[in-house]
Amino acid sequence: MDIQKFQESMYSLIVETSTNLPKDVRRAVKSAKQRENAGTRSALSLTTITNNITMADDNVSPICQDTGLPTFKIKTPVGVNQLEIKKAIRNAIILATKGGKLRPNAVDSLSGENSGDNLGEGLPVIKFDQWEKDYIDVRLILKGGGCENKNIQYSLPMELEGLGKAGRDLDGIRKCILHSVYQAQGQGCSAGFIGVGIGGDRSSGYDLAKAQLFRSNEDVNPNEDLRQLEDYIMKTANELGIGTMGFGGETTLLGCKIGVMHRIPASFFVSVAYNCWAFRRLGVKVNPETGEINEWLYQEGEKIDFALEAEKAAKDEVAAAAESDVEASREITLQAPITEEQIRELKVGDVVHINGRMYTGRDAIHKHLSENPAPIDLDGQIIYHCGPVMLKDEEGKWHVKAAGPTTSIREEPYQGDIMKRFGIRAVIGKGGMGPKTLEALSEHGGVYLNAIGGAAQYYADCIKSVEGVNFTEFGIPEAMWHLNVEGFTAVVTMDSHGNSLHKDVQQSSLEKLAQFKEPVFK
Ligand SMILES: O=C(O)C[C@H](O)C(=O)O
Ligand code: SF4
Repeated sequence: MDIQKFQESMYSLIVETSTNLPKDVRRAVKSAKQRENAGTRSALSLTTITNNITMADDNVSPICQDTGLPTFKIKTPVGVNQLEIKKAIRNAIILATKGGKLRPNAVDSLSGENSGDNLGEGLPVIKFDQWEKDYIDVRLILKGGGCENKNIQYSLPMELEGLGKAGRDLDGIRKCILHSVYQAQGQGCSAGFIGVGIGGDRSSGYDLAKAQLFRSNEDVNPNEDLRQLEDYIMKTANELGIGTMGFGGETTLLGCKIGVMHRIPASFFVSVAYNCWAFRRLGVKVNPETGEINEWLYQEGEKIDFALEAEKAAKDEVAAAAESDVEASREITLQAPITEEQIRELKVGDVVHINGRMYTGRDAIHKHLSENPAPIDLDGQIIYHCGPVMLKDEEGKWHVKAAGPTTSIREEPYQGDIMKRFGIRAVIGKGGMGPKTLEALSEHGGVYLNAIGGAAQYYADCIKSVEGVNFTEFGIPEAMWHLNVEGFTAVVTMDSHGNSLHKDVQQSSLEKLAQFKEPVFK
């Protein structure tokens, strides 16, 4: 095989997967948008999402800054050298990382050191199979960490919150899957896609669940029971009212694919792999002699161009919003340093536009600040839970290539204390935070702002300059970047008066979940 050509093919596959959302996923996002009422938070969030998809197309830049854990599934004809393929993929990964198409995401689990090139022990994941066909089939999924953290595995029989007993039968499986969507709330950047694996053991069950994510979102399950279950879950999960980013709304789930395998008598696992709306998976058929791509997979049907859609919809949306009974949100502009008085003015539902300075800080920084002084004065400042994709130019200046929010709940143990200790007035992230932070927001005068998860191009565009950085030793995503922004828009979802949209949506979705307690499948 021409291995240089094969490496180029793998590079194209990586770049396309990271920057260009597949057709079936675009169609699912479009239909979600059509279901939401104009003017609601969910509809506005979906507009940001579809604008972001277009920007990623235009900039050939990552749709989401978290380019995930690259997982390749490869089928080769007998006789193809798999070692050569592995090497070519690793080289392509290095190049894609250098070019800002992938974020350096490989972290030493013990030392915390980022390898900087996406290679590491066990990374990227490359799984091989042989087959009788005469071409190489390579599929790639870039699944981010926020949605990966919302995967869940059930061991039947068990008792489920809201749904009661789940037994070792189709109806017990039904309950597990519904519960999996409920427990994800908005934290995996809903609306999501789920792959479900029934049976196996703990590891093969999850493998089966993830394999479902390689099915086209529009295929029909050949197993009649599972076909019915998939349809039921799609309909019912969308009645939970979790909505885009967990803001409430009509669409919570964009796809559900279920697979089954045998199990051993004592075990009955239902494993669910949750994927965010930024569902980046593609595939190619490669000629084993030339190394060239013969065909791209997942290319059936219409490709939605959201730029055209936006033009068509703009007028209708304005008219519909004017007519709709949805109350327009208050819009407020903030610039740090922010006073306690300004913060106490803010209420859940307000839309905030930020100009001026913000500082990124995620997992490593929160732990560090909980034990050490801050490297800069954070009094009145804004912390952005974000691990961006950054590139340095020849003059040594940093540029932001992608910069959406990360899941905030991981900082729950630290956030309140850090805000109080350093005088931080606002944190921006996604998915919301818990009771400890909510209490600290009241006590101290702070606010939680929810940005749209995955909208990494949209937010990168709001960042006008990078003014400094601390803690580069934590790696690019974990460093504290000093950003100057203009028109950075987010929604107040937790305020200083004890209100939390996340708490409310969790409560109301649990009540809705409980309505599906009665058996459906015999
Ligand atoms: O690591 C990130 O940037 C985001 C992550 O995918 C998340 O959803 O929290
Ligand atoms: S930030 Fe959201 S969209 Fe991006 S990888 Fe994480 S879960 Fe997916």
